[in-house]
Amino acid sequence: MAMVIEQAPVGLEVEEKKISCVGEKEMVLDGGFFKPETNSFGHTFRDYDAESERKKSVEEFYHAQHVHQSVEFVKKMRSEYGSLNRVVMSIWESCELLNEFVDESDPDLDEPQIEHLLQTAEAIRKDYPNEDWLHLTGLIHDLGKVLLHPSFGQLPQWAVVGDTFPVGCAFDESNVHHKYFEENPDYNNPAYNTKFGIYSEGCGLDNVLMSWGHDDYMYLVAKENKTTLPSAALFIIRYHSFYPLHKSGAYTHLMNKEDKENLKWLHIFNKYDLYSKSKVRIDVEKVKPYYLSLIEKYFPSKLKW
Ligand SMILES: O[C@H]1[C@H](O)[C@@H](O)[C@H](O)[C@@H](O)[C@H]1O
Ligand SMILES: [Fe+2]
Ligand SMILES: [Fe+2]
Repeated sequence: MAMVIEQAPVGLEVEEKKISCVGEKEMVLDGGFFKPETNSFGHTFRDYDAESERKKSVEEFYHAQHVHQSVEFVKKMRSEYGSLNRVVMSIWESCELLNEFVDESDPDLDEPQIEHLLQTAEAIRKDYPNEDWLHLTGLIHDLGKVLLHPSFGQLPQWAVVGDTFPVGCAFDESNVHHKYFEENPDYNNPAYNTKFGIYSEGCGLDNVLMSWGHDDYMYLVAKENKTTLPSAALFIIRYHSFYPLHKSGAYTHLMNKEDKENLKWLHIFNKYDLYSKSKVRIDVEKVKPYYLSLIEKYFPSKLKW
């Protein structure tokens, strides 16, 4: 099914993309969504070099992240957190837990995280009213940031947020602040510093160790608690911070066929994740009943975290 996109107002960008969706129908995506030109600070989005009040702290964040995220660290975290034996709580409770945190890696946002979750979900809902799974994906995609909370071991920001990348193979140049990888213990390890490293062509992202953070953690939580969300939703949650792949097209040699299908949805999702960041507050109480009904549809009432 093709849809005609009405003429866009001058100066605004409309992308027209035809892709098949989970129910196998075809539709034109992204019509009607207008990208704002600048973030709340008046800069273009994801500009890590722009002089702004957040530039220095964001760069320091990436320095620490690139130094510490190694194969050994990732393996340790995956096994420690994979047992999900820390907390039992509902999805909504975890949204509330995020209230107090501001993401130090983010040059575009200094609002508490719950605002960002609702802004993302509501922006998707406006453009894709029938894809309720994608609304819920918007709401939960960053919930893994609960790792910052004391009841989750209060991990440092570099172990929770920021863009992600594979470990165990060479760090691609498209990673932001790439130079700091030189201080990573894997940087000079010949087993890990070639294009493929420990992986092989088309091995599938599921077999790739990603830097540890909120993406992989929330993926584990959703999967182990047996969500009924479609695989595209799990893929979005797991790789939404993998900008080197979905923005720069790096590391595609590690993808398999299913990854390529799911990537189409991630491209759509990313626009809402990134460009809905603003100072416009959402009335939480007003939208809460809708999201509670989606949570009930796709998740058990209490989850293991
Ligand atoms: O600063 C942001 C933020 O931490 C997001 O939650 C993450 O998904 C992005 O990839 C990252 O760059
Ligand atoms: Fe995120
Ligand atoms: Fe996000």
